[in-house]
Amino acid sequence: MAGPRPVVLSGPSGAGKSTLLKKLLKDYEGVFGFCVSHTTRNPRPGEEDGKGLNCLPMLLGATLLPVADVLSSVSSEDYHFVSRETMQQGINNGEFIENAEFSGNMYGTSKASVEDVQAQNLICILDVDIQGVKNIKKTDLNPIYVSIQPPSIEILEKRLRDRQTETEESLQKRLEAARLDMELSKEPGIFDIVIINDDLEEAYEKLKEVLTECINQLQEAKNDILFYVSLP
Ligand SMILES: Nc1nc2c(ncn2[C@@H]2O[C@H](COP(=O)(O)OP(=O)(O)O)[C@@H](O)[C@H]2O)c(=O)[nH]1
Ligand SMILES: Nc1ncnc2c1ncn2[C@@H]1O[C@H](COP(=O)(O)OP(=O)(O)O)[C@@H](O)[C@H]1O
Repeated sequence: MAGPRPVVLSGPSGAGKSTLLKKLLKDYEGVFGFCVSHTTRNPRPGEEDGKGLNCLPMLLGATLLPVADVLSSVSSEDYHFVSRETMQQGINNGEFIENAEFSGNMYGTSKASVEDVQAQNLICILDVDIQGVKNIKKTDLNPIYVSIQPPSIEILEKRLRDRQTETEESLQKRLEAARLDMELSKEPGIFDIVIINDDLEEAYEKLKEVLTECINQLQEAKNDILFYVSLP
């Protein structure tokens, strides 16, 4: 696929991926773009359903909102929340790069979601579980693979409980998946880098360090374009 090299963030549920990602997207607006996945799980309070840039003309037409308002409304999408039937249909139609079952729900990365980000010449960031990592390795996406890990399973459990988003059943499923994820992340060759998210600021600094080269490359490419565009 065309565009700058994507970044895959993976790691146990509750490790801090979304927290780090949101910081990165805020600090590097115009550099990174989030790939909005599909899921069959229910939205949490405050989560935004992905309207997707594919719907932009429709949104503009239907609401007659100024373009800036529409763009800001699509910038904080969490997921495309869909039914199992819709998701399965999309998978059957070959619309997904990868998909997986996690904690009783389906999740997947659509080709359109990646292309939406890449078409804006942004570095596409994907947040996927370990099955997603394995499946993406079979594609031609060629991303940088970053694993975000908690300092320990006990701390992970505390963070998940404090987040207050899970039922006891879903929490136990997440902890079970986390044990496997924590083991697999130690295997050489799966991830380019494993970051332990103990102190949030330190973890964020490490993440930025890993991504420095691709951030600089993208910014240089954008500066070149600006230079040529501004030539008389
Ligand atoms: N394979 C795959 N995993 C995904 C996708 N989107 C999210 N996930 C993973 O699904 C798991 C559960 O995500 P979520 O329900 O948002 O819970 P949270 O990670 O605890 O906030 C996490 O490990 C995510 O990385 C996707 O498109 N594909
Ligand atoms: N370094 C950290 N120290 C303490 N709490 C953290 C840290 N990183 C994240 N958290 C908190 O842990 C919880 C899980 O983080 P989150 O970003 O939702 O994880 P994930 O997206 O990997 O599921 C959130 O409530 C978040 O505020």
